[in-house]
Amino acid sequence: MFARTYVPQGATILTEFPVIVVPRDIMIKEIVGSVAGLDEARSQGELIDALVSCLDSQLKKEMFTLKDCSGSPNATTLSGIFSTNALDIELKVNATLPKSAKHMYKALFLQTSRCNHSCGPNAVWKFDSSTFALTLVAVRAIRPGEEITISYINSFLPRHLRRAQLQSEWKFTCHCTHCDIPWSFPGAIAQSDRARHELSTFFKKLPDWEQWCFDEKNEMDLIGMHLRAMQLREEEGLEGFKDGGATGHWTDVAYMKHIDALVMCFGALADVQGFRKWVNKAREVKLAEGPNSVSHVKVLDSWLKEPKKFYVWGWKA
Ligand SMILES: C[S@@+](CC[C@H](N)C(=O)[O-])C[C@H]1O[C@@H](n2cnc3c(N)ncnc32)[C@H](O)[C@@H]1O
Repeated sequence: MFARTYVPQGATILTEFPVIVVPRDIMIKEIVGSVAGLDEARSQGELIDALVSCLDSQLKKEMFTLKDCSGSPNATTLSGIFSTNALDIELKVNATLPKSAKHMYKALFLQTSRCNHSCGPNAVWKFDSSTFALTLVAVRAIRPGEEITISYINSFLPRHLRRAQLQSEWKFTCHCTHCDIPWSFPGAIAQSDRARHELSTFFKKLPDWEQWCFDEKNEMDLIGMHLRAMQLREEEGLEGFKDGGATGHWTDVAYMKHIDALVMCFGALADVQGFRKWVNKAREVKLAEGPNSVSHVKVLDSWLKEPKKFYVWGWKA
């Protein structure tokens, strides 16, 4: 999938509904079934066939144009298409399913299935079970003509483990810009692996904001820690992730948490210039998010106008 126009950071790229949703437990049974030669594999295939037969012919046609990496290229099957492209979603249902399987489903989305993987993706997806819709959001600005990518895996893993997982589950060798690091730069892979590990535990190791605020000896460089982590995130393309690899709603992801923390720090220091810089950054991203962020943007505007009204203004000045 490629961008036709400029997409600002934080903007919604698309919203779509799933065409097929299946309890994930059935997918697990398929794997067990095919190993043990049991009937589950067939029943999973039959279930997908039955569900697809309910789709209208246009949707069926579109589904058949999706990639199947499960077997040989000449043997595309509906269950192969499903397992290659379906995403894990969570639904809060009151079914009498085993506890482990209760909320987890596999869902097929026709447009998002077109996104290739990158270990530093420029988009993240989020499924909202209350609206039953997936939204794909740009985690950094995307230029016209640029490929729109998502991550299929935990991108905080070191390169060799990421590549092994992509090879085993999707049968491809990843050639994203973060994997194809030029060999002319010795140590580049180890450096990237270290950066990813550091980012995966950043918030767990971070001192409390209050601790920093009331640290009279000024020994903690909280601002420096956030700025360094932001830079590492940008270098590694990990703006769209929470700690530990999970993607989440764009407003929960670490990049936004860094911006919020910098607003808090510069506000507490009563540093008008730094405060305005980071409030403006937060405002830019919030504006790109669209109409749902109007009330948040209004709050940011009020702080820009009167920084002294910010709730922790000058606490560390
Ligand atoms: C969900 S599909 C993605 C869309 C697919 N490229 C298409 O044209 O419909 C997953 C498949 O795309 C290819 N693919 C995705 N990301 C890739 C990457 N980073 N490097 C190489 N191939 C990739 C692999 O063949 C993989 O099995």
